[in-house]
Amino acid sequence: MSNQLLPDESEPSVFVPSDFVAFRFVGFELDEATGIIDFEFRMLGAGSVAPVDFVETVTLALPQDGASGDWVAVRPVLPLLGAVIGLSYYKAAAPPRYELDVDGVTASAVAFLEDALRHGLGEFAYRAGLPGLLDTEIVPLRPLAQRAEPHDLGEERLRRPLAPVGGGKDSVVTVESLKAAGLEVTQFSVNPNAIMRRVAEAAGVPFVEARRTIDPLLIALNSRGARNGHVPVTAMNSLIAVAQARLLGLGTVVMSNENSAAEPTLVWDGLPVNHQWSKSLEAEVLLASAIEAQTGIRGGYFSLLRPFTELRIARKFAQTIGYDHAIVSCNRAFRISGADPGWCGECAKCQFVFLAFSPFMSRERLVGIVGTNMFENEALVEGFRSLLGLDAHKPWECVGEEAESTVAMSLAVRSPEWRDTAVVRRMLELAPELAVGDERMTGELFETRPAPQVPAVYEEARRAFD
Ligand SMILES: CC(=O)N[C@H]1[C@@H](OP(=O)(O)OP(=O)(O)OC[C@H]2O[C@@H](n3ccc(=O)[nH]c3=O)[C@H](O)[C@@H]2O)O[C@H](CO)[C@@H](O)[C@@H]1O[C@H](C)C(=O)N[C@@H](C)C(=O)N[C@@H](CCC(=O)O)C(=O)O
Ligand SMILES: Nc1ncnc2c1ncn2[C@@H]1O[C@H](COP(=O)(O)OP(=O)(O)OP(=O)(O)O)[C@@H](O)[C@H]1O
Repeated sequence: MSNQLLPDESEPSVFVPSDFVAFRFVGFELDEATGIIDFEFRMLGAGSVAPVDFVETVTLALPQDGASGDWVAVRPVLPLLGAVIGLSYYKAAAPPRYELDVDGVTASAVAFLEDALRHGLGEFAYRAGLPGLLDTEIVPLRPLAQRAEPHDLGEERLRRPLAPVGGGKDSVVTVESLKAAGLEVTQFSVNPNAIMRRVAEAAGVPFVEARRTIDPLLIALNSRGARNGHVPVTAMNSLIAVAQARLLGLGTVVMSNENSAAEPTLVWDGLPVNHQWSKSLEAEVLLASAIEAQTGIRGGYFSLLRPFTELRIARKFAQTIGYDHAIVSCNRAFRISGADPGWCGECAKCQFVFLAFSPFMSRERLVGIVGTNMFENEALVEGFRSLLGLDAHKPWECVGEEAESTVAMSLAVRSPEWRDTAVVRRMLELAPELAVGDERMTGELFETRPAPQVPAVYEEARRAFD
């Protein structure tokens, strides 16, 4: 164990979640000269149990020309950003109260936090067996702020979007569509690794990097009894992107969240539980509304890929040139430790992306991207079964709709490129109806689905899609 992980005397050597009665977002400190923002949180114990304090640091990129950046525009984003990144620390004990002890929080921000907790931590609650978490009370300790006066970004800023880059296929498609519409795109990542930098370089447009540092105490407490599980990380990255765009005087934050992200992983006592909740349309609408209430900016946040399924995005990616060597969609490659640098070729996300690309790529190209022919690995049959919904529920991963996997597998079954592979042959044995295909279902997956209206310049970028 490194010295860094040795417990400090003020840190609990054992962490007992039931000892804690409330979690509090205590405040934030901002250093405009360095771009560093410290968000402070406190877990409050019952009776004589000592509180546990956490600090998460977010470092925004300063303007390259030496100017100080528009911190006045950033400030209203920070109470909402802090409340949402606080969920990582809240989950350590998941107490029944989440208190907000900061100024500048609007009712819309509280509403977003309520949903981010109930749905964004839904997977965590389900897997930890904590139905009570879903009734956690959000308690603002200070008077709520008025909504900011609404205003548009203006044509000039709309033409200078900030596009977050995740290292996979989706954000590539967004960046290429924005470029095709003649927009001046700036790419952006939080804690970029070598993959994200490589993808950004392949795009050939500017790239801005922000950092977030999880309090090492949280990681240490994970092995001392703290609860752990999935968090709505896209909402966190989205709000860091909004703060970054405001600081640099850029326009809309244009995400790459697909329509398919809305499909729940399962239903728990009537409540949909979705691993990808913070990528869903519901989350986008609520977050855009909270951002507008905090900052006044209309149209400051949306997803360009909202009308499209994963299959349609995969087809679009297949039309790009120059990214095959760069992208990695496997989530294991994005651990904070950075231990896994490429496609693992075995997890549910790799399986889904391999399947989604297979109708649109030659065997040589797809194996070149992923590094292995996953359809020849019989150990993966069970995984493909669950993607198609032939199991209890689809995996806890960022995978497309069961209908998309079914259509892609049905196309593979009928394709000379893939039909002779071990997995595809076995899938046909398990589900003989795959040999027929469902034209209506296939057609529907390539249709443009309803999505919130976006400014005309972005409608043009969406049209660049086909
Ligand atoms: C890379 C990954 O999938 N991580 C998930 C994994 O965490 P793991 O322990 O294997 O490694 P780290 O990611 O390095 O995290 C170390 C610990 O840090 C804590 N933590 C991390 C980030 C954060 O925002 N809050 C945190 O509290 C946590 O205690 C970690 O154990 O398993 C975790 C538990 O289930 C997941 O929470 C980790 O997921 C990351 C937050 C993550 O970045 N995941 C994305 C790749 C992801 O799932 N993206 C989804 C979007 C889902 C959404 O609704 O936003 C997607 O691509 O669709
Ligand atoms: N580290 C990050 N910093 C900023 N934005 C991110 C980061 N990771 C993911 N995102 C953004 O979050 C959204 C969801 O990420 P997701 O992983 O689905 O996309 P992707 O990496 O582009 O594609 P793929 O689905 O192939 O992995 C995208 O808009 C993506 O750009």
